[in-house]
Amino acid sequence: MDLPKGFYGITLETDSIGTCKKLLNFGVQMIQYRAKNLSSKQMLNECFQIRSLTKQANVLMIVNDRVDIALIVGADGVHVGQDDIPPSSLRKIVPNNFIIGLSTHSIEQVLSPEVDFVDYIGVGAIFETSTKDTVVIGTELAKQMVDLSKKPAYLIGGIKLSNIDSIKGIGAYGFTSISDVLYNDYEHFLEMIKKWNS
Ligand SMILES: Cc1ncc(COP(=O)(O)OP(=O)(O)O)c(N)n1
Ligand SMILES: Cc1nc(C(=O)O)sc1CCOP(=O)(O)O
Ligand SMILES: [Mg+2]
Repeated sequence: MDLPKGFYGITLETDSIGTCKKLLNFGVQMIQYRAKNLSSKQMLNECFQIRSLTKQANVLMIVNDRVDIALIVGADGVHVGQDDIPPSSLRKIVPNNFIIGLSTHSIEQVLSPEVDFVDYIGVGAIFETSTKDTVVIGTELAKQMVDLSKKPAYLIGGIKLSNIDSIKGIGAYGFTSISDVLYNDYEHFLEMIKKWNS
Protein backbone atom coordinates (compact mmCIF):
# COMPACT_ATOMS: atom_id res chain seq x y z
CA MET A 1 0.00 0.00 0.00
CA ASP A 2 1.30 3.50 -0.83
CA LEU A 3 1.99 5.95 1.97
CA PRO A 4 -1.16 8.05 2.44
CA LYS A 5 -0.92 11.70 1.42
CA GLY A 6 -2.22 14.23 3.93
CA PHE A 7 -3.04 13.09 7.43
CA TYR A 8 -1.04 10.47 9.38
CA GLY A 9 -2.54 9.55 12.77
CA ILE A 10 -0.68 8.89 16.02
CA THR A 11 -2.29 7.36 19.12
CA LEU A 12 -2.32 8.94 22.58
CA GLU A 13 -0.57 6.91 25.27
CA THR A 14 -3.30 7.48 27.87
CA ASP A 15 -5.86 5.67 25.68
CA SER A 16 -4.09 3.96 22.80
CA ILE A 17 -6.95 1.64 21.86
CA GLY A 18 -9.65 4.30 22.17
CA THR A 19 -7.67 6.83 20.15
CA CYS A 20 -6.83 4.21 17.52
CA LYS A 21 -10.57 3.51 17.17
CA LYS A 22 -11.25 7.24 16.94
CA LEU A 23 -8.67 7.64 14.15
CA LEU A 24 -10.14 4.64 12.31
CA ASN A 25 -13.63 6.16 12.56
CA PHE A 26 -12.19 9.36 11.09
CA GLY A 27 -11.05 7.31 8.08
CA VAL A 28 -7.30 7.71 8.71
CA GLN A 29 -5.19 5.45 6.47
CA MET A 30 -1.97 5.16 8.52
CA ILE A 31 -1.73 5.01 12.32
CA GLN A 32 1.36 5.10 14.52
CA TYR A 33 1.27 3.48 17.95
CA ARG A 34 3.24 5.76 20.31
CA ALA A 35 3.73 4.99 24.01
CA LYS A 36 6.71 6.27 25.95
CA ASN A 37 6.04 5.11 29.50
CA LEU A 38 4.51 1.65 29.32
CA SER A 39 6.23 -1.66 29.93
CA SER A 40 7.19 -3.75 26.90
CA LYS A 41 4.51 -6.26 27.88
CA GLN A 42 1.81 -3.59 28.00
CA MET A 43 2.95 -2.17 24.67
CA LEU A 44 2.91 -5.61 23.06
CA ASN A 45 -0.57 -6.28 24.35
CA GLU A 46 -1.89 -2.97 22.99
CA CYS A 47 -0.08 -3.45 19.70
CA PHE A 48 -1.72 -6.85 19.14
CA GLN A 49 -5.12 -5.17 19.60
CA ILE A 50 -4.21 -2.28 17.31
CA ARG A 51 -2.87 -4.66 14.67
CA SER A 52 -6.17 -6.51 14.69
CA LEU A 53 -8.21 -3.28 14.42
CA THR A 54 -6.03 -1.77 11.68
CA LYS A 55 -5.86 -5.03 9.71
CA GLN A 56 -9.66 -5.27 9.67
CA ALA A 57 -9.85 -1.71 8.37
CA ASN A 58 -7.00 -2.22 5.85
CA VAL A 59 -5.07 0.60 7.50
CA LEU A 60 -1.27 0.79 7.80
CA MET A 61 0.13 0.33 11.32
CA ILE A 62 3.47 1.82 12.34
CA VAL A 63 5.09 1.30 15.77
CA ASN A 64 7.08 4.14 17.30
CA ASP A 65 10.63 3.30 18.46
CA ARG A 66 10.22 -0.49 18.84
CA VAL A 67 11.10 -2.60 15.83
CA ASP A 68 10.91 -5.77 17.95
CA ILE A 69 7.26 -5.12 18.81
CA ALA A 70 6.49 -4.09 15.23
CA LEU A 71 7.87 -7.41 13.93
CA ILE A 72 6.17 -9.55 16.58
CA VAL A 73 2.69 -8.13 15.91
CA GLY A 74 3.15 -7.98 12.13
CA ALA A 75 2.94 -4.19 11.86
CA ASP A 76 3.65 -2.53 8.51
CA GLY A 77 6.52 -0.45 9.79
CA VAL A 78 8.45 1.36 12.48
CA HIS A 79 9.14 5.04 13.17
CA VAL A 80 12.50 5.86 14.73
CA GLY A 81 14.09 9.00 16.13
CA GLN A 82 17.66 10.24 15.75
CA ASP A 83 18.80 8.35 18.87
CA ASP A 84 17.11 5.05 18.03
CA ILE A 85 18.50 2.14 15.95
CA PRO A 86 19.54 3.74 12.64
CA PRO A 87 17.51 2.86 9.54
CA SER A 88 20.56 1.29 7.78
CA SER A 89 20.78 -1.25 10.63
CA LEU A 90 17.02 -1.78 10.76
CA ARG A 91 16.98 -2.71 7.07
CA LYS A 92 19.17 -5.74 7.90
CA ILE A 93 16.45 -7.35 9.98
CA VAL A 94 13.09 -6.21 8.57
CA PRO A 95 11.16 -7.87 5.73
CA ASN A 96 11.00 -6.43 2.22
CA ASN A 97 8.50 -3.59 1.90
CA PHE A 98 8.63 -2.87 5.64
CA ILE A 99 8.05 0.87 6.15
CA ILE A 100 10.71 2.83 8.03
CA GLY A 101 10.14 6.45 9.09
CA LEU A 102 12.79 8.72 10.61
CA SER A 103 12.38 11.95 12.59
CA THR A 104 14.44 14.92 11.38
CA HIS A 105 14.98 18.30 13.01
CA SER A 106 17.69 19.91 10.83
CA ILE A 107 18.97 20.16 7.26
CA GLU A 108 21.96 18.03 8.19
CA GLN A 109 19.66 15.21 9.29
CA VAL A 110 17.61 15.45 6.08
CA LEU A 111 20.79 15.14 4.00
CA SER A 112 22.18 12.25 6.09
CA PRO A 113 22.88 8.96 4.23
CA GLU A 114 20.49 7.30 6.70
CA VAL A 115 17.60 8.88 4.80
CA ASP A 116 18.41 6.56 1.85
CA PHE A 117 17.14 3.68 4.01
CA VAL A 118 13.77 5.18 4.94
CA ASP A 119 10.38 5.51 3.26
CA TYR A 120 9.46 8.84 4.79
CA ILE A 121 10.75 11.45 7.21
CA GLY A 122 9.07 13.40 10.00
CA VAL A 123 9.93 17.11 10.00
CA GLY A 124 9.46 19.03 13.24
CA ALA A 125 8.63 20.32 15.63
CA ILE A 126 7.08 23.01 13.48
CA PHE A 127 5.42 24.75 16.43
CA GLU A 128 5.55 24.68 20.24
CA THR A 129 3.92 21.55 21.61
CA SER A 130 3.12 20.27 25.06
CA THR A 131 3.01 16.66 23.81
CA LYS A 132 6.80 16.33 23.67
CA ASP A 133 9.84 18.18 24.90
CA THR A 134 11.53 18.91 21.58
CA VAL A 135 13.21 21.62 19.52
CA VAL A 136 10.97 24.02 17.55
CA ILE A 137 12.25 24.59 14.00
CA GLY A 138 9.58 26.94 12.58
CA THR A 139 8.03 27.04 9.13
CA GLU A 140 10.98 28.50 7.17
CA LEU A 141 13.48 25.81 8.15
CA ALA A 142 10.78 23.17 7.72
CA LYS A 143 10.23 24.34 4.12
CA GLN A 144 13.96 24.14 3.37
CA MET A 145 14.06 20.63 4.84
CA VAL A 146 11.04 19.48 2.83
CA ASP A 147 12.50 20.98 -0.38
CA LEU A 148 15.81 19.16 0.19
CA SER A 149 14.28 15.82 1.16
CA LYS A 150 14.50 12.92 -1.28
CA LYS A 151 11.70 11.21 0.68
CA PRO A 152 8.07 12.12 1.44
CA ALA A 153 7.94 14.39 4.49
CA TYR A 154 5.25 14.55 7.17
CA LEU A 155 5.16 17.73 9.25
CA ILE A 156 4.74 17.31 13.01
CA GLY A 157 4.58 19.31 16.22
CA GLY A 158 1.92 21.70 17.49
CA ILE A 159 -0.16 21.51 14.31
CA LYS A 160 -3.72 22.67 14.91
CA LEU A 161 -6.78 23.73 12.97
CA SER A 162 -5.86 27.32 13.93
CA ASN A 163 -2.37 27.20 12.33
CA ILE A 164 -2.74 24.70 9.50
CA ASP A 165 -3.11 27.48 6.92
CA SER A 166 0.45 28.59 7.71
CA ILE A 167 2.01 25.21 6.88
CA LYS A 168 0.27 24.45 3.60
CA GLY A 169 2.83 26.49 1.65
CA ILE A 170 5.63 24.22 2.86
CA GLY A 171 4.56 21.67 0.26
CA ALA A 172 4.93 18.61 2.48
CA TYR A 173 3.54 15.19 1.56
CA GLY A 174 1.46 15.16 4.73
CA PHE A 175 1.17 16.10 8.37
CA THR A 176 0.31 14.66 11.73
CA SER A 177 -1.32 16.15 14.77
CA ILE A 178 -1.78 14.32 18.05
CA SER A 179 -3.48 16.56 20.61
CA ASP A 180 -5.55 18.86 18.40
CA VAL A 181 -7.08 15.92 16.54
CA LEU A 182 -7.56 13.55 19.47
CA TYR A 183 -8.96 16.12 21.93
CA ASN A 184 -11.53 17.32 19.40
CA ASP A 185 -14.37 15.87 17.35
CA TYR A 186 -14.86 14.72 13.78
CA GLU A 187 -16.09 18.12 12.57
CA HIS A 188 -12.85 19.68 13.80
CA PHE A 189 -10.81 16.98 12.01
CA LEU A 190 -12.80 17.46 8.79
CA GLU A 191 -12.17 21.22 8.92
CA MET A 192 -8.46 20.54 9.28
CA ILE A 193 -8.39 18.21 6.29
CA LYS A 194 -10.47 20.68 4.25
CA LYS A 195 -8.00 23.46 5.00
CA TRP A 196 -4.99 21.22 4.22
CA ASN A 197 -6.52 20.29 0.84
CA SER A 198 -7.67 23.80 -0.09
C1 LIG B 1 5.74 11.17 11.89
C2 LIG B 1 6.58 11.32 13.11
N1 LIG B 1 7.56 12.24 13.10
C3 LIG B 1 8.32 12.40 14.21
C4 LIG B 1 8.09 11.63 15.34
C5 LIG B 1 8.94 11.78 16.56
O1 LIG B 1 9.67 10.58 16.76
P1 LIG B 1 10.88 10.53 17.81
O2 LIG B 1 11.87 11.57 17.45
O3 LIG B 1 11.33 9.13 17.84
O4 LIG B 1 10.20 10.94 19.15
P2 LIG B 1 9.10 10.12 19.92
O5 LIG B 1 7.84 10.13 19.13
O6 LIG B 1 9.60 8.73 20.09
O7 LIG B 1 8.94 10.83 21.23
C6 LIG B 1 7.07 10.69 15.29
N2 LIG B 1 6.80 9.90 16.35
N3 LIG B 1 6.32 10.54 14.16
C1 LIG C 1 5.85 13.17 18.90
C2 LIG C 1 6.41 14.42 18.38
N1 LIG C 1 7.56 14.46 17.65
C3 LIG C 1 7.91 15.68 17.31
C4 LIG C 1 9.12 16.00 16.53
O1 LIG C 1 9.44 17.17 16.38
O2 LIG C 1 9.76 15.06 16.06
S1 LIG C 1 6.82 16.85 17.84
C5 LIG C 1 5.86 15.68 18.55
C6 LIG C 1 4.58 15.97 19.28
C7 LIG C 1 3.40 16.09 18.34
O3 LIG C 1 2.24 16.19 19.11
P1 LIG C 1 1.20 17.37 18.93
O4 LIG C 1 0.56 17.21 17.60
O5 LIG C 1 0.20 17.16 20.04
O6 LIG C 1 1.93 18.67 19.09
MG1 LIG D 1 10.85 7.68 18.87
